[in-house]
Amino acid sequence: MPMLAEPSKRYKPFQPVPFPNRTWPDKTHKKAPIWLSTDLRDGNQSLANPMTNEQKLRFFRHLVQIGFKEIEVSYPAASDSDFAFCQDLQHKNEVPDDVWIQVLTPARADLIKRTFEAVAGLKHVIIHMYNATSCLFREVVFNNDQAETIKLAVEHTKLVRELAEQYAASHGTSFRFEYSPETFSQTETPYAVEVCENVKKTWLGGSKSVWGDGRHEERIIFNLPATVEVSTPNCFADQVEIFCSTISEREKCIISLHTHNDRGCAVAAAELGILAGADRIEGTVLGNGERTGNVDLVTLGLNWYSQGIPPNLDFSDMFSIIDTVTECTGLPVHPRHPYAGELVFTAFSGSHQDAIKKGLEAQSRRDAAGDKFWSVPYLPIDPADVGCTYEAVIRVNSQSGKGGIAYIVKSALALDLPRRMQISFYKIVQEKSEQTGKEMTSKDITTAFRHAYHLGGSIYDGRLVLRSFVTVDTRSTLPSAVGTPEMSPDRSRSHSRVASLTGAIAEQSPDRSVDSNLPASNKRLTAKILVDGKLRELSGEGNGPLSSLLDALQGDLGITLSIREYTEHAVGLGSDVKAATYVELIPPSVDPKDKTRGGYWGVGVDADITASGLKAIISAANGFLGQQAIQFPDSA
Ligand SMILES: CC(=O)SCCNC(=O)CCNC(=O)[C@H](O)C(C)(C)COP(=O)(O)OP(=O)(O)OC[C@H]1O[C@@H](n2cnc3c(N)ncnc32)[C@H](O)[C@@H]1OP(=O)(O)O
Ligand SMILES: CC(C)C(=O)C(=O)O
Repeated sequence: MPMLAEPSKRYKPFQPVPFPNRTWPDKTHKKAPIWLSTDLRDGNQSLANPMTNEQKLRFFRHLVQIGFKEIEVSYPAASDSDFAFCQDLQHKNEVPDDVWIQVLTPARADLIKRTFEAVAGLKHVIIHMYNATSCLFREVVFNNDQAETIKLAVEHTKLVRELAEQYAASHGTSFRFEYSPETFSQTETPYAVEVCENVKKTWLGGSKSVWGDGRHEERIIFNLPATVEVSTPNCFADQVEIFCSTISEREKCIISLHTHNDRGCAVAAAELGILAGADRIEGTVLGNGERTGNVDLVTLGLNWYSQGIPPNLDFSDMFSIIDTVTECTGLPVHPRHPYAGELVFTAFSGSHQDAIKKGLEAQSRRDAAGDKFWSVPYLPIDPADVGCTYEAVIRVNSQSGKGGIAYIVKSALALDLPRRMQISFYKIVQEKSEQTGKEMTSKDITTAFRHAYHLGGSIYDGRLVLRSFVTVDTRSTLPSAVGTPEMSPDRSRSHSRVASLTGAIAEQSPDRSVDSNLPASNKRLTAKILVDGKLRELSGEGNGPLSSLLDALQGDLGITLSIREYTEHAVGLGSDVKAATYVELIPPSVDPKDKTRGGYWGVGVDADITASGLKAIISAANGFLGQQAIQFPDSA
C-alpha cells in the first residue's frame, strides 16, 4: 500500500498536556544524571540472537570498566540462561561492591518469585517491576480499567516488598525497588502519577527493612518510559515536569527516564526530561534496544562532557567499547554514529579540512600558552579524548583541498609545507584522486609526496641524486662543510649546526646567494651526483652552498634555475633534530614576481642544514628536468 495522501485519516496527532507553568525551558544541565545501563536486558531482549552468557559477562565487565554503578543484567524469569547469568555474577564474584544489579520482572506473582530466587545472595539489587498503564494497553492487552491497573501494580508491589524483606533477612541482600508505569508517555499523566502514588505508599509502608544490614533504605525509583516515542521531546519534558512536581514526597523518589528512539529524538527527550526534574537515565551503550533502540548513553554522556560537565562514565577507549558492543550484539555501529562512528571526526571536504587544520594549529598554540579550552571548527570535542588519533580527522578524496592534504603530510612526515607548495602538491593529489575516483589514504598521499619530491629511500630517487659534497670558502683554504647526506661525517657537529641555524632562520637568509650586499662568489661546492644512474662530479661557485650548486647544475648539466622561495624548519627535537628545507626554483623564462606562473618545488631533509638545502635544490631540479634530455655543456 502506498503512503496515504491524507494521513490524518489514519494517524491521530499526539495530544499534548496543556502545561503553561513549565519551567524546564529556562534550565541548563549542571551535573550528569545517575546512569543505568540496560544493555544486558532491553538491549539483549531486542536481538534476533540474544547474547550468550559469556558475551553478557564480557559486556558486563566492560560496563563496570566504563563506570556504570547500576546495571540491569537480565529478565531472570524469561529463561534459564537469564536466570543463570544472575547466579554466575554472584558465584564468580563479578560484581564490585559499589555496583547495583538491576533485574526486570512483570507484575506477575510467579515471575516475581523466580526473580528473587535468581538474585538471592547478590549484595545490591534493584528489583524493577513494570506494568503498562496507557489506555491502549489497559484496553487491548490487559482488559483492565484504571482501578484494576492500580490494583495490579499495588498487589505486586506488596509481594515484591514482602520478598525483599524476606531475602534481605535471609541472604543479607540490600534491595531497592524500581517501578515503571510502562508506556508512561502515552498514559494520561495525572493517572500515571496516581498509579505511582499507590505504588509508593505500598512500598514505603513495609514493616521490615529491605536493606541487608538493616540500617539504610534508599529512595524508590519511578522510571518513566517513552516505551514508544510518540511525541516531540518538549511534550515528553512537560509530562516529566508534571510528574516530578505533583508526585508527593518527591524527596523519597528518584525519577528515572527510559526513552526509546522511534522518532529519532530519544537523546533530546532524555536531555529535556532531566531539565524537567528527572534524576536518572536508563539506556544502552551505542543505543541498541527495541525497534529503533534505547537512548544512547555514549551520546548523552559525551553531550554532557562537551558542556564541561563530568559524565562520570569513561569513554576514553571508544574503539574497545565499539568492539565489545559489536561483537556481543552482532550489530554494526553506523560510521556517522555521534562521537563513536568511524567518520564522525573526519572531514573529506576542502573547506572543512582547511578550517580544522587552522583550528588545530591555533589550538596547539593556545595549549602551549596555557589556554586549554577547546575551540576547533567542526570538532565539538577533542577526538583524542575518546581515543581517536588526529590522522583520522582529515581524509582526502576529490572533494578535499590543499589544507587537508598539507595536514596529512604534516602529521605523517612532520613536514610543514609552505603555502604555495601546498597548492602545487594539492594539484598532484587532486589529479591522482580524480583518476581513481577513490579516497586517498594517508599512505597514498605520503607515497605521492615522496615520488613527487624524491624524498625517502632510493626507490623514490629522481634522475639526479646527491651523493656527497664539499664546500670550500674561497677566501680560505679550509673546507667549510663536508657532507654525505644523512651520513654527515661529524654527526654531533651537524646536529648543533642545524639547531643553531634553524633557530636563526627568521632573521637571516639561509643562503647568502640571495643577499645582494655580500661579495659575489666566496664559496666553491664540489658535489658527487648520480645523473641518470652515472656518478658525476659537479662543481660551482656562489655566495653559499645553494647558489654554488645552482651554478654547478648550470655549468655542468646545462640546467639553469634560480631560487624564488626558500623556507625551512626544524623537524624533531634534541639530538634527533633535522632540518627540512623547501625551495621553489624557476627557469629564466619565468618572471620571479609573477607568482601565478609555477616554479618547481623541492624538499630536502637532513641532519645537516647545508645537506638539507642542497637536497631540496636537487629535488626541485628533478621536477624541472622531468623527462627532458640533459644538454651537457661540456659535450657540446
Ligand atoms: C517494554 C519492555 O521492554 S517490557 C520487557 C519485555 N521483555 C520480555 O518480554 C522478555 C522476556 N519475556 C518472556 O520471556 C516472556 O514474555 C515471559 C516468560 C515473561 C512470559 O511468558 P508467557 O507466560 O508465555 O506470557 P507472554 O509472554 O505471552 O505474556 C503475555 C501475558 O503477560 C501479561 N503481561 C504482560 N506484561 C505484563 C506485566 N508487566 N505485568 C503483568 N502481566 C503482564 C499479558 O497481559 C499476557 O497475559 P495473558 O496471557 O493473560 O493474556
Ligand atoms: C520495562 C520498561 C522500562 C521498558 O523497557 C520500556 O518501557 O521500554
